[in-house]
Formats: sequence, C-alpha cells, structure tokens
Amino acid sequence: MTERIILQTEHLRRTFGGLVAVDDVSLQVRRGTLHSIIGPNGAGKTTLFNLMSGVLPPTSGRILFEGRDITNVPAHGIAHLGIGRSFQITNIFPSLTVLENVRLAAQAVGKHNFTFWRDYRAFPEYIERAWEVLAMVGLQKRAHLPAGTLAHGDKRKLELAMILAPNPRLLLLDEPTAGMASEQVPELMALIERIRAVGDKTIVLVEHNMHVVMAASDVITVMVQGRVLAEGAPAEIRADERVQRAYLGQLYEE
Ligand SMILES: Nc1ncnc2c1ncn2[C@@H]1O[C@H](COP(=O)(O)OP(=O)(O)OP(=O)(O)O)[C@@H](O)[C@H]1O
Repeated sequence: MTERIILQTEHLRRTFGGLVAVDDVSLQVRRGTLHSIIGPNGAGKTTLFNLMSGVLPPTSGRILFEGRDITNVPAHGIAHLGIGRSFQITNIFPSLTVLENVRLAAQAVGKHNFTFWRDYRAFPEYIERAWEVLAMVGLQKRAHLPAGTLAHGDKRKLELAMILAPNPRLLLLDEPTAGMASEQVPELMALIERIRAVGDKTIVLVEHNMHVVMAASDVITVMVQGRVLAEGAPAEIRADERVQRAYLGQLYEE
C-alpha cells in the first residue's frame, strides 16, 4: 500500500518564535497524481514546501519520501533523492544561455556536481539531457539566447525545464503561473499536465489561480492558519461549506 504514497508528512509542525506556521499537518500524496495545496495568504503553504524540500527543518513531525525518512535531509540531499522544487523567486542565471541554465541544473544534481563550472563540453550527457527537456517545454529555438532576455512566460518554462533536468520523480511547484498574463496560463498548465502524464511524475502544486487548481488537480488540500481544513477531489472541495466560508467564497466574489 505504502508504494502508492510517494510523499507523506506526519504531524508536521513548524514555528517561528510564537507563530505556528505549519500546525500538525499529516498529508499523503499518491504517486502519479497532481495534488494541490491551497489556502489564504499566510496559511503556511510555502513553509510546508520549505519543510518538504529541506529548506527548513520542522520543529516536530516527520516527512517520508518513498517510505524513507527524509525529515532532516538538507535541500541538496533532497534534490539528489529525486525531489525537484521551484521557487516563487526565480533561480535563473540571466547572463547564461537558456541551454547553459538547464545544463547546470542537470549537472548540479548529477554525479559531477563538484565540478559545476568545468568546461561544459566535458559532460555531453548533461547537454543531451538539457536539449531533451528544452524540447519537452518547447524552448529549443531559444536555447542560445541569454536567459535574462526571455519573456516572463518563457522564463517560467525555463524554470520548469531546470526542475525537470535532473529527472525528479516528485515536483514541488510553488505558484508556477504567478505573474503570467492570463492568456499564457492554459499553455503552462497543459505543459504541466503533459509532464505528469507522459513523464510519470507526481506533482505537488501551490497555486492561487482557482480555475487552474480546480481543472488540473486530482486532490486538493486546503490549509488555513497552518492546519489542514479539508482534503478531497476538486468537486468535493468546491462544495465544502467550511472551505467556502474560510476561503473560496471570498475568492470567487473578488
Ligand atoms: N522565515 C520566517 N520567519 C518568520 N515568520 C515566517 C517565516 N516564513 C513564514 N513566516 C510566517 O508563517 C506564516 C505562513 O507563511 P507562508 O509563507 O508559509 O504562507 P503561505 O500560505 O505560503 O502564504 P502566501 O500564499 O502569501 O505565499 C505567515 O504568518 C508568515 O508570516
């Protein structure tokens, strides 16, 4: 049974001084699903991501990835285990080309990560992988441009390519549509769907765009004030009165 659960948190808690940002969160993410985490500002979503990706240690509780306890594994160790994480603030090197950014992302988690800056021609496998993921996200034609010159929507695709480069089994995506023009959102979401379906990935998504969340998710967890308020399929969450009162009602009225 546990094989179907790729990621699990048990009574996870994180405090900042007197503030409880994540409060007794026990989640189970099923392999191959798109599992969204939603909730109002300050609900603890990003803190939860920071705990899952080793950026922050929890105050208490446990995190299991593929049945293995990863509670105190730091961020670089988590990446090596097969978890890729995006950040709200981009990690792109603007003066390097698109291809170089993806190559470095592949290499940083590969076995040559200690020779990060060595002449790239020495590692053809990472270049090959970089081209592969650029094709997946549709950025091959921009491969030789400095990454800083990309339009915002293409930067988001580049970020996805960089997360995919080391071929993680689990992707933690923090607001991938943030700052995008609304007409670009469907294309990015179609891409995320494709990555999951074709690449056999599991995706945990934090996203404020409710249309995206309702259309793309298999499971939605609703957090309010650090705690899980509800969990279920999109239709169940939409119909849940507690969720309506605490969160969705206000959102749809806006
Ligand atoms: N490093 C920190 N130090 C102190 N307090 C923090 C820190 N990080 C987060 N918090 C607090 O923890 C609570 C949860 O924040 P978090 O960013 O996880 O929420 P969120 O649900 O991701 O919000 P948003 O949707 O606005 O990104 C907030 O009250 C926030 O101010």
